[in-house]
Amino acid sequence: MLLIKVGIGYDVHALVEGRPLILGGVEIPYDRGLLGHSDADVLIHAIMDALLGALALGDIGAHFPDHDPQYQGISSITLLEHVVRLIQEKGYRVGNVDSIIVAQRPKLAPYIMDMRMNMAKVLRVEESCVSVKATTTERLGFEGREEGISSQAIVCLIGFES
Ligand SMILES: Nc1ccn([C@@H]2O[C@H](COP(=O)(O)O)[C@@H](O)[C@H]2O)c(=O)n1
Ligand SMILES: C[C@@]1(CO)OP(=O)(O)OP(=O)(O)OC[C@H]1O
Repeated sequence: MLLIKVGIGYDVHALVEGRPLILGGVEIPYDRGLLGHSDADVLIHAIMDALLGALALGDIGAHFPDHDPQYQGISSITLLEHVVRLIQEKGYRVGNVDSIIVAQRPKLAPYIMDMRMNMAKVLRVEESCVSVKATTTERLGFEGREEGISSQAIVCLIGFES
């Protein structure tokens, strides 16, 4: 029997000086970056929460506690590899991912393809199965004031049960 599961994810990180801006595993030239225990890749965090949520496996904080020194400064691509392994162990593979980054600045369009390629490799799917979009909030709210960046993701997992 073919099984379909869906999950959603949402994350926010504050924009601060003195940190690199990493989104979808791509380092984006900018005068500020996201604050976090890991590399604070808010896009990958939303996607990981969606993947875990689809199988009711909790959230990233439960799997990678933000007080555990082993995750300090860790690349979120490494964390995503772990989550994908977990999903495969449960008998599922990724069908597709759709996501959005909410950022007033910088302009992200030039980096979207690289983000999709990075994540598709780890998710073990074609790039056409990984969508990343960007929007401003027309200067409204915390993203609009450039205090932080948020991201939302939805995923579909495909599993087989005999
Ligand atoms: N940080 C961002 C935000 C948006 N974009 C691109 O610009 C388009 C227009 O954005 P609106 O918020 O005015 O709708 C959007 O569709 C994205 O393609 C971007 O590259 N980087
Ligand atoms: C990713 C983890 C890893 O310790 O830390 P942060 O980079 O602070 O990110 P957050 O979105 O707060 O999720 C918690 C943690 O799992």
